Amino acid sequence: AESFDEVALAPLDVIFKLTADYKADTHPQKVNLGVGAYRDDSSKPWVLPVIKKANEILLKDDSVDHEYLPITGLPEFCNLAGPLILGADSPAVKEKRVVSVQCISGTGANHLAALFLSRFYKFNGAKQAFISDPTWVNHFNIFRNVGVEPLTYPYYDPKTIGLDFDGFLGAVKSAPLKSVILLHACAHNPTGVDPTHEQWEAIASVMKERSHFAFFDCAYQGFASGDLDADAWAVRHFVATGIPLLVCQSFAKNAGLYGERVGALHIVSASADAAARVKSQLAVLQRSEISNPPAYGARLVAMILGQPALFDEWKRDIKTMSGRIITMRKELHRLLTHELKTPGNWDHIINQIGMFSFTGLSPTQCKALIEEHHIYLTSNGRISMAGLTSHNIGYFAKALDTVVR
Ligand SMILES: Cc1ncc(COP(=O)(O)O)c(CN[C@](O)(C(=O)O)[C@@H](O)C(=O)O)c1O
Repeated sequence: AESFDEVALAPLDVIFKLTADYKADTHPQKVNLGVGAYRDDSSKPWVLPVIKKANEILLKDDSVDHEYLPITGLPEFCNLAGPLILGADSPAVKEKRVVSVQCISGTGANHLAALFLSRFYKFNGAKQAFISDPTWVNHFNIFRNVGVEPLTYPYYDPKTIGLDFDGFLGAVKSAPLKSVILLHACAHNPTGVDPTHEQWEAIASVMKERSHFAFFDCAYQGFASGDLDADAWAVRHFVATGIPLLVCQSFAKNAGLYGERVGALHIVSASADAAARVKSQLAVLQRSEISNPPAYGARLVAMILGQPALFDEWKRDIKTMSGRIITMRKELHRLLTHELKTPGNWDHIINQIGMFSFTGLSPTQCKALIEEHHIYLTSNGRISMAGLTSHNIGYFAKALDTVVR
């Protein structure tokens, strides 16, 4: 038989299918609450003013060429991206125990991290990693692709539409010693529910006790609270507690560089010597897959991180985005609670943080929103708050009220 004629038809990716369905929909009031991508109040993608400025500077700089980057990426980008999440005064950074590799955005960092662990982590038995239930849909394939079995730990309590802290902590306690545990650094996707500092401290002490490895995924630094340092609190607490860890970092959302694929992987090692050996092995893996990462986006981020005036402007732009999302949360909560008097409690809409809200809607109700109201969201009830604007939020609230009644 001809080669490949036995290849099975793969299922379409949920998030990308939703975007395609939305684009194909001709309904004048269609609303896209699917992909976690920021939109301004006119439902348009937002090129951050600071990125526009950095881009103009870059295009005028004729010392910029199109040569290969080093395998592990643009050095000034890597040297600035690490302290951004780990802290400018991070002991791990100062002691040169951090290995930073530029990756193909957050997905590339997750992949390279999972691949590295599958090759070099001393699993205590089975090659497995614990990821939250629910989590970013792509986490399952990322780990399976490298031969690490993704198991889930309880994270969400449908009764409170909040954190199932007891379930989460219990799973961390009962996981085999030295388990790899994936943690969302801030703005949990899809629930928008993050542990409190006290809860993070309890999780960290159990993870320390059981010698677990923390696999942090950070795709929304700055989006949760509007403050870069506040959103890095959990990562920095775990480093300070001496828990072995890595951080996957994405600049897709907080710098609006989605399609430029700007990200990094930071692995904290026990010593500078170990870090050098870890870096050498990451370079071998990266070389065989992408050889070296794309330069354009990394140059932009290196500029906004490295030049104080641009860094300050970037922080203002982040506050603009997180501020608009918080305004949408408050307005949606007001409409449902005070205007429409929609049955049920909607406080989670304002208690949750970051890009997403976990509405608590059932798959059937989600289906009705799509088919009858042309409002696109994932069947787990997640909505991207950035898809809401002052022009469509009334229509959405009314539609939600209709499907809930
Ligand atoms: C927790 C998490 N980690 C990593 C990524 C990867 O992001 P990137 O590779 O673009 O840097 C996302 C993006 N997730 C989505 O916002 C989402 O869940 O809608 C969307 O971009 C996606 O790829 O699914 C994410 O939510």
